[in-house]
Amino acid sequence: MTAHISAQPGDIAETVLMPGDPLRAKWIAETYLTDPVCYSSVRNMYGFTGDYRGHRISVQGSGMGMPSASIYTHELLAEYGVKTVVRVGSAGAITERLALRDVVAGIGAASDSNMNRIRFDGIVDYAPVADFGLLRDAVDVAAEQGVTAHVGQLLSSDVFYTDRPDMYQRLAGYGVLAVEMEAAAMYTLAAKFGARALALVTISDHLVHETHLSSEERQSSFAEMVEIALAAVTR
Ligand SMILES: O=P(O)(O)O[C@H]1O[C@H](CO)[C@@H](O)[C@H]1O
Ligand SMILES: O=c1cc[nH]c(=O)[nH]1
Repeated sequence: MTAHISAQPGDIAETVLMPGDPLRAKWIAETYLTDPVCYSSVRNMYGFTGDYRGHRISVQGSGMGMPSASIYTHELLAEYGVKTVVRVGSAGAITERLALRDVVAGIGAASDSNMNRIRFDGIVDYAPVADFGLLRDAVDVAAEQGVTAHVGQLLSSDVFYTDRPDMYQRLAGYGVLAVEMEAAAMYTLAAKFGARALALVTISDHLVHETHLSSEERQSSFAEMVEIALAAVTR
């Protein structure tokens, strides 16, 4: 047991899908896993382990933002022997190149967070990146499923309601596709612990068009992204 996860050693699979929303974790476990077992509900941040087509898979909510996601990612990697984490999140599109419900695979994650500035003493701007093999598998299985996985940079932000929409425009001009709140921390921790990480996100908000999905859709409708994640980690 850790401070935030009540699982016993061995309860969690080596591969973990990580949505921010714990109720999305429950939906994924109940929709895709055979015989899912809830190994932790500490703080209602659900974690489940079950079987997906002969592979043992866990799904763990990360909460919103890098401090919360870092706690769960750290405990999974440092204490439970997890080797692969795949974020299955929602995100806001900052470019006309994307539409609502598009799936984006984050090749890297820029950030406005201070976490890595603290980690590297403000001397180095660390570049958090996805695991290349996992990214390639996700893009390939998406194509096999008839879905385009857009590959590009994410912005992992500490802010959901921004006062600086002009910064989104500037970042879009430098190839950043969408804003979310966890990928940079997960990529950094995976590198620290020698694990593999990938952030897949579904566009739930189009910040250029000002269109949005409902909270129910964010919780229980991201089938394309989840199926890409499951196929990639079981390939
Ligand atoms: O839908 P999830 O996975 O939580 O991801 C996005 O949604 C939350 C904000 O609504 C943040 O956690 C952001 O990264
Ligand atoms: O961080 C996020 C996540 C979803 N939608 C947004 O606009 N921002």
